[in-house]
Amino acid sequence: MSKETLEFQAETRQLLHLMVHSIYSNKDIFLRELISNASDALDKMRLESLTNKEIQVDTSDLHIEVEADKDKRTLTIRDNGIGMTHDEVVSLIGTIAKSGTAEVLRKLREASDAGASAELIGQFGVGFYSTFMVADKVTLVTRKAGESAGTSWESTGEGTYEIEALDEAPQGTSVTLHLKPEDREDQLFDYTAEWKIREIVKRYSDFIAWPIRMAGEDQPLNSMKALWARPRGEVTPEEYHEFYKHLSHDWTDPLETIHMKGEGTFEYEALLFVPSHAPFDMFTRDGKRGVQLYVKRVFIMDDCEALVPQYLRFVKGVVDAHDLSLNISREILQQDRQIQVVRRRLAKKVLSTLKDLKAADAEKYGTFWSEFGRAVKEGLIEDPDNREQLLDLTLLTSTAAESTSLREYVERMKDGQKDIYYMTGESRAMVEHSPHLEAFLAKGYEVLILTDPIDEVWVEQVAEYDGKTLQSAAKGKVDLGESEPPPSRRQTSRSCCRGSARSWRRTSRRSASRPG
Ligand SMILES: Nc1ncnc2c1ncn2[C@@H]1O[C@H](COP(=O)(O)OP(=O)(O)OP(=O)(O)O)[C@@H](O)[C@H]1O
Repeated sequence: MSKETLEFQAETRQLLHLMVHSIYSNKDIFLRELISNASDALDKMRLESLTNKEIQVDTSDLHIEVEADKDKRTLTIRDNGIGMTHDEVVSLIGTIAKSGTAEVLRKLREASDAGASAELIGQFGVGFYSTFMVADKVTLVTRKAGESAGTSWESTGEGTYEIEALDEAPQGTSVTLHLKPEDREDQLFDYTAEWKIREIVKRYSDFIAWPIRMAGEDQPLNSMKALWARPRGEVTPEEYHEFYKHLSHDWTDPLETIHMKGEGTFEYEALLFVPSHAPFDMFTRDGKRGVQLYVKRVFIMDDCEALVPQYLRFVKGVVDAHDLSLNISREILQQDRQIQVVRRRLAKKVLSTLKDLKAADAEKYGTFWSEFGRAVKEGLIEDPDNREQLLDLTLLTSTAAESTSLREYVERMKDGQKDIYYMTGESRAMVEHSPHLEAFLAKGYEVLILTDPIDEVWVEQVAEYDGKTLQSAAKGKVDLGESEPPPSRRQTSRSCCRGSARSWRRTSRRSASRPG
């Protein structure tokens, strides 16, 4: 096959433009992204060699190599991992498969200053493309394990890339950055300096499980210690944060870190993170869910759904289970009783951590709730075992408070008030204009205002809190010591609620039916 020039997908082009014109001040992170990709490729290589007896690959020295050429001003990151086929290079490197890309781009266009755009791009995480912050040309050469031909890919990040089949190439992937000339004089951006490379690797990639070496040197730059296997007291917050970023491709620190160990018949270590913002695809069908599964330090799979309930899909992390087969399939994991026990324990631990956060730092908890509250409400429906805990985590608005917990509502209840009153609707304004509300306000009762489509569904299932019935202010017989509002008005308010419940059910059905 001869050399072909292909165009980047439109969305990729726009993101690349942002990278080339570097809006992100911390350029060093490009190296973290490349090392992260190389490390994933080595994980996949090891798993393949352990589970596929056909494959003939020397895996005795899986590693990452960094080579700097001061004169040519290039930096190369090499791995002997799984590599990519020609088609994989086109689909993985030429396109951004992330759902929510269009949304990020729209927000980026609206963002008024560079700081806001940098923040957004950091949340989105652009992996490989971050190389264009420091390079004006990037060359990638790769050969997939088990294949004889290789592929080279080259681009200046300006709209097109060249791709070419190679008769020969070393197995694995190398990425060469042709560093921007304008950074030549700036020591801060001298990515050909060994001290600089050492510093970045130490800071961002120390825990990578594979040796990262400077070309021609034997001694790895990183300590290679799996973070989750180290005693909690020995790991610094910075180390946890860098590990989270490696894992999630998020550029911002996590909100909470949970490091735990399960002992007894089924041993495991878990290192989980609650991110500080919701992923863009949290409510879409192809949104990812689950944590990484390792078996005694060997990476087995990404997005292991069996380990976290659907409503906690925003939790990121690693679970290293000691007694599982390396060949374990997703289907078997779903049914495994031990895994179900681990999943329950992890869910409980996440919920108790959130409870502690709520008690300790209302502001931080408020951030959590505004990002993930909608997902947590799904738990009220999905996870009856933890319902009490989940109800205590729930924040709602009411006629008396912008944000209130059910506990606080109960504490404010008037003498003689037996039930918790709520009203659902499409918006606060709609609920406030409801004639039903007037009677409650006139009596001095506080009414919860529920405007999330999902609220319609959970209030019906939950039925009570702290022994008090959740009672709709618009439905049924509420004894306020006077006659009920006329039926025609009641009708109006009900129909406004039904639409929203239907729309939530539609979305949730869609996400539940996502393939494999
Ligand atoms: N060194 C490598 N070896 C093998 N495959 C690679 C390598 N680098 C990248 N890839 C493939 O290209 C894909 C895209 O990489 P990129 O860094 O853009 O995104 P990502 O690693 O999936 O991160 P994100 O979650 O931010 O999208 C990777 O998921 C991987 O499949």
